[in-house]
Amino acid sequence: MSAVRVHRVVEGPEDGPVVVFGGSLGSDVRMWEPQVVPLLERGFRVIRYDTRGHGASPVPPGPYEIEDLGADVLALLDDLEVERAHLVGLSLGAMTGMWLGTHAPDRVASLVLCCTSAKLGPPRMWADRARTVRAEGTGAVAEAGVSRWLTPAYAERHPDRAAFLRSMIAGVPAEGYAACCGAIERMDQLDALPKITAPTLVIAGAEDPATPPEGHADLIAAGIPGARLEVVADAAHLGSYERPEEFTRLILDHLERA
Ligand SMILES: O=C(O)CC1=CCC(=O)O1
Repeated sequence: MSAVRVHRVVEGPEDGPVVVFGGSLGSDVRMWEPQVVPLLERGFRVIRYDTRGHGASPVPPGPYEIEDLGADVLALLDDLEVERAHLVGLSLGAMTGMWLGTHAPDRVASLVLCCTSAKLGPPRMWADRARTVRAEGTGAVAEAGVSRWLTPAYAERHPDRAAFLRSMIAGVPAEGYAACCGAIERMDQLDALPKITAPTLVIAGAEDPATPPEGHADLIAAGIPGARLEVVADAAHLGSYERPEEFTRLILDHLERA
């Protein structure tokens, strides 16, 4: 499939080092709002994009593969005349980042891989979820999605933010969400990790029920030469949103060293 022109929000100085943010399944560019101002204050050019099938990006008919999502980011970089960028991804956005790290190393200045996995099963779970979404819409998976994104304590303390994230998931087009489930179902990047040469930081949420540190972040960090692993306490799957200070500090520290 050819690349699509993804929706993007570009902020910051034209001559600043470029950081591209790619989000989770079920999210849109708003999930990165906690990170934007701190990065702009440090002089970065911040580019956020909606994954195909999400937010304001086009929704081509499925199936999608991770390589399609990677090709969309390469087209985004070409379009904006960016030769090399730091890539910060969470979950599906980081799966796309790993693919770019192995297939387009010249375009990747560094990688930050948050709350993600190089192989995320079981396949049947993804097929079942895609079927549910195609039959009933994304509203049918929004509550369960937020229960993976936030720790119960945070959701209880911030019902307004939990409701905002529920509406974010429910706003994703059903075909886009379902086709991305298929891409995750078929993805296996474990054997390719040693090919990544970009300086890489892996961040996991200690309470992440979707991609727990054990068996996911630890395998990525072990597979990528020189990668560093940080586990953030009291963070579930959408760790950058639930623990913005900790995630942003780690991200900035990595970007400024890379
Ligand atoms: O919704 C989930 O199960 C968590 C998740 C897996 C890949 C992704 O982007 O989000």
